[in-house]
Amino acid sequence: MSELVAIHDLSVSYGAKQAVKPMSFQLERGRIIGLLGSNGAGKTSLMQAMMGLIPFKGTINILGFDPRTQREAMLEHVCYIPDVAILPPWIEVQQLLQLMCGLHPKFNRELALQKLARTTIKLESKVKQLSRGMIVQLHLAIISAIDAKLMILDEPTLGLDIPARKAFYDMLVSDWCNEERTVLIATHQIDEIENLLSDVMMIKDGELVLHDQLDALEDRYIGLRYSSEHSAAVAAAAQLHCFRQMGGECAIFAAPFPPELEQFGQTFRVELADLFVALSQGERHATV
Ligand SMILES: Nc1ncnc2c1ncn2[C@@H]1O[C@H](COP(=O)(O)OP(=O)(O)OP(=O)(O)O)[C@@H](O)[C@H]1O
Repeated sequence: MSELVAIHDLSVSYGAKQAVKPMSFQLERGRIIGLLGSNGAGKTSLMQAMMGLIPFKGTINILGFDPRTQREAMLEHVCYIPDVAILPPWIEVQQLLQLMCGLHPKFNRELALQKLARTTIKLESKVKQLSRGMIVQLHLAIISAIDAKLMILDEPTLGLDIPARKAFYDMLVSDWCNEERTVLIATHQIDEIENLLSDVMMIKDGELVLHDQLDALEDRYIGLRYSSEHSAAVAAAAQLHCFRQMGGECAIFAAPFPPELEQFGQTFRVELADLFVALSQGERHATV
């Protein structure tokens, strides 16, 4: 089996609310996947189901393990971090390392110590005595010392400032990711992670509306920048989304691009953030 994760007909409900609607997908090894979706779209529910933390329907197979019945064995290869920006403020760094030894069977304390030795963090310091940047370094030292095959991060940089967020992702890619390991990151900060991602998944109201390699999006979606006198002609075509930008009005189309519209403006490569707005607002939802 080349894929790391195989999900078939997965759904999650809380009473009458179906938070994850039936979806099937696979994740390959060596990928960095962004999981995008508006508030309440179902990202956390999907991740928690994958970790076997909440009841679900359908099947989930992670490295050959079923999270419902083989959770403990699965967790030797999988690491789930709901919010790395929150560590108990009272805990000392050395106590945290000790705690990690008990929490994750593949945590390598020596490796974490080596990573920490490259920073100014002292083992006897409490988390509350560290700056935000240092806390990020501590997180990364811990994460990179976990020899897992799949890392699931839910809003990992919430509460961090921009340089700390950038440092987190730079270190994640250089210290942890390799061609055997896959990381799934749920975030709202699309612009900041777009350049790291190999794949993107988007969830809207519990539905998987997009799952593709980032490179493939360029061929699948096309933007058109046009002047307002052509608004009616563009609106009549089946665009996903219209918006205003400096220099004119824009529309996003799913390929193939209607050739008759080429005369009205200039086509452009669609940014992930614009595509996110287009897909999360629904088909042909004009905002101009
Ligand atoms: N324990 C729960 N009980 C009832 N409903 C829940 C529960 N957890 C989540 N939900 C509902 O399920 C839906 C999906 O929530 P979920 O937390 O998975 O979304 P999310 O995409 O992670 O959102 P956010 O980006 O705001 O964290 C929401 O409508 C939410 O209100």
